[in-house]
Amino acid sequence: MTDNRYQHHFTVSWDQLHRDVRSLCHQLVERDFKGIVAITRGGLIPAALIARELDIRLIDTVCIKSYDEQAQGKLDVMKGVDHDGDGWLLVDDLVDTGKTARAVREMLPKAHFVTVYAKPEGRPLVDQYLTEVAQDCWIEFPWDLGHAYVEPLVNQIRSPKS
Ligand SMILES: O=P(O)(O)OC[C@H]1O[C@H](OP(=O)(O)OP(=O)(O)O)[C@H](O)[C@@H]1O
Ligand code: HPA
Ligand SMILES: [Mg+2]
Repeated sequence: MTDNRYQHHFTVSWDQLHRDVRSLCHQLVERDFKGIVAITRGGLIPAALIARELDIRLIDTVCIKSYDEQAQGKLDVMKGVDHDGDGWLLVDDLVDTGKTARAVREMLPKAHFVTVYAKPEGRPLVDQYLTEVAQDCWIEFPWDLGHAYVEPLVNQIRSPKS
């Protein structure tokens, strides 16, 4: 399902994501964290990469969902944690409207909250992020994409298949 709030697409490859997470880690490497809390599911992959770079073995999750493809729905919190986040690194792939971030911040007010990508509306809710993306841009993550054959241009123009 598409949403007309999003006029543009920003496609992130696995390589790009890995490079971006490593760049974010350069900003975190001097700090000590008790562990990581990943916001599922999008936060799981950056969390795993960050854990490797910062040598963190203790990883917990907050399980929360708000989107069905591009359609934002009611926030559904399936699992929280039993602490206030003091000394913990909280990780998500991105912050968009900030609805998810606001709910998780309330659960873990003392955590250090980072995302790889941030849009302007949600940006004030995180402590650190790597790359800002326009509010009307939908970020396509590599785990949602696949490779597909593309017909040569000349065939598309001269004998298009309906
Ligand atoms: O700032 P917001 O407008 O709240 O949007 C950001 C959240 O939306 C996405 O999660 P989603 O709910 O799609 O679940 P997923 O991580 O399982 O894909 C993304 O991973 C963030 O957690
Ligand atoms: O731009 C986005 N991309 C992927 N998932 C998302 N969830 C909220 N915004 C986005
Ligand atoms: Mg998410």
